[in-house]
Amino acid sequence: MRNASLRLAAWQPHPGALRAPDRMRDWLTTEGSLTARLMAHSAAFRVRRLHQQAATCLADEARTIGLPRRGRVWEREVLLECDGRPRVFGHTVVPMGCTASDWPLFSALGERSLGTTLFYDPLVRRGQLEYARIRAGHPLFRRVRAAIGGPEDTLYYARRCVYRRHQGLLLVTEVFLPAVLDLKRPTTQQNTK
Ligand SMILES: C=C(O[C@@H]1C=C(C(=O)O)C=C[C@H]1O)C(=O)O
Repeated sequence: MRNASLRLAAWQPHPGALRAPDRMRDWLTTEGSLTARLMAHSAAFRVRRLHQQAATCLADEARTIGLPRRGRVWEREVLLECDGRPRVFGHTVVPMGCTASDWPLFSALGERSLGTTLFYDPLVRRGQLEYARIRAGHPLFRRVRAAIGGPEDTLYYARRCVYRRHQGLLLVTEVFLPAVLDLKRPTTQQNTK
């Protein structure tokens, strides 16, 4: 392989390390539920589930979720769409050792947003956000392109976060698509995030 390191993103604890344009940084640093913010920016919000299935975790997420390289996970991938256009690609993994009682609603989510269960469940603890640029060569880059097309010579800004509940954990990665920058601020919150 020409450059195996491209398969690994350099996850950073601070968004400034990405040197993202200001408006993208504003999205990357969204506090609370991203679903709630996207809903506030659109007349019609939809979670389009691409798949939810058994899979192998990505090389740069194994350690973060306490699995060996090529550990087995349940994987869910979605597009978060506002007014008919995908704005965020969501990739979530749950180690296979986690039980249904750790994440009772996960397997039955369908096209409901994971955010609606994570942010309203008092037992869920949220970890530190990490940020990275996702470039060609990274598996998520290929999956985004398979889902929405887009040029090969681009990069995406992403963030990820571990959520814990009982003994279980899940890792949510959100890849922000350029179309997120086309969203208009909600009229009721002109001067807020
Ligand atoms: C974590 C959240 O949930 C969103 C919902 C997702 C899903 O349903 O799979 C994936 C990524 C998230 O952006 C959120 O709203 O903040």
